[in-house]
Amino acid sequence: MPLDQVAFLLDFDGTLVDIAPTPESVIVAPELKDVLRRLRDATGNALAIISGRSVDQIDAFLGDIPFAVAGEHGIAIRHRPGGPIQRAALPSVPSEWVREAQELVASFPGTRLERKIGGFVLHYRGAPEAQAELRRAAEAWVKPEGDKFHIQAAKMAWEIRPAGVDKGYAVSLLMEDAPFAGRKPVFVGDDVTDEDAIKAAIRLGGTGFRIPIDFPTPAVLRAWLSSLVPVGEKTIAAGTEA
Ligand SMILES: O=P(O)(O)OC[C@H]1O[C@H](O[C@H]2O[C@H](CO)[C@@H](O)[C@H](O)[C@H]2O)[C@H](O)[C@@H](O)[C@@H]1O
Repeated sequence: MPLDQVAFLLDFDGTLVDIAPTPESVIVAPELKDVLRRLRDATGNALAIISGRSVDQIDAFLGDIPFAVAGEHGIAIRHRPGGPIQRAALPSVPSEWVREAQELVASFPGTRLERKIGGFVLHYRGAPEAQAELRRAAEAWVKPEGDKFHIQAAKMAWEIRPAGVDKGYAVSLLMEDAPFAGRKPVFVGDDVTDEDAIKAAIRLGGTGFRIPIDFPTPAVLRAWLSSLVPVGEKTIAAGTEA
């Protein structure tokens, strides 16, 4: 794979890092930052993270390594290091839903609420028996609003977020500009939310991989990425386009 012709757009949870009991307990494998740094250098900066997490959370885990970051499933995008975070003009979920969600998780020990700017996640990894009840609550909020909000199926979680933007949108938008434009996008993800990004990457002439179909685990993916950029390999000057 000629690295001067591709752009890497990578999901975070379950793809670059293993799934952990809670969002905060994720461990960034010691070699991951080094591999991503080498990949960014070797591709002339064409490396982005496309996550359901906020841009700030990705920054906290990976610092300034990715050139671009799309957070909240594409709702928030920072196109370049130090650039502004552009937010899609979408409504936030009503505050009474958040209050009700707080009461709901309080009544199911082991569940938890993760707040995002536009919405929130109901996590049930610590209480799998709550899955159906949390789904019912999410539907009771979202369905009467028509197509304004979306229930995103996630790993042991339901995310309630504004509709209208997805990871496919993020891939398409990033691929319009340098250093991504003109390259073949390679997207790797592991979850339902990543399917839109895979479709977009293929539509744009690139490819999409999914864990565990194409790579059994994040560790195998990390090893593959590392093999593409052996230590000491000549790199392309930052900003160079294909
Ligand atoms: O798009 P991603 O980068 O894959 O992010 C998707 C969601 O990941 C996080 O939740 C998931 O991972 C947690 C840590 O491994 C796990 O505890 C949880 O059960 C998973 O659903 C994150 O908390 C969400 O905000 C992201 O949307």
